[in-house]
Amino acid sequence: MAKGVRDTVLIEGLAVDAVIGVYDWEREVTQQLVVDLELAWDNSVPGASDDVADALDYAEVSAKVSECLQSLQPSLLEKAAEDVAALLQSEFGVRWLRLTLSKPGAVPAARSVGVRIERGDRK
Ligand SMILES: Nc1nc2c(c(=O)[nH]1)N=C([C@H](O)[C@@H](O)CO)CN2
Repeated sequence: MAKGVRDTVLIEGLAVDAVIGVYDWEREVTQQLVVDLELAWDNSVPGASDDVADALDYAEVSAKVSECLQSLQPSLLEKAAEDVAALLQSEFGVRWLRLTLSKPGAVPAARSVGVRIERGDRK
């Protein structure tokens, strides 16, 4: 990726049913997680070539993120977020990312709760 790229690929509202939670009852059910991602990528290359091979394929990324969350079965959202971030950096070569992981059903009085992390460097 070129230095200082400010472009991103977006994935918003990716819903994944997964086992997650710290309480005993949560180990027996799946709950909905919602993933929002901003992924640094130089979109000028696929913008010129019109070739998906040059793009960060959001369909492929979405499938891998879902698979990761479903196999992990963590207690905390924080652990899930760290593992997804590491996957995106190691498998897709994403240099910088902002990941929001929400658990909409967790606190009935709140529309949603979650964590947001940024990893890597845009330079
Ligand atoms: N910061 C966090 N706080 C809490 C988490 C979490 O993953 N990160 N999880 C829980 C429970 O699993 C909760 O979602 C059950 O409603 C509590 N606090």
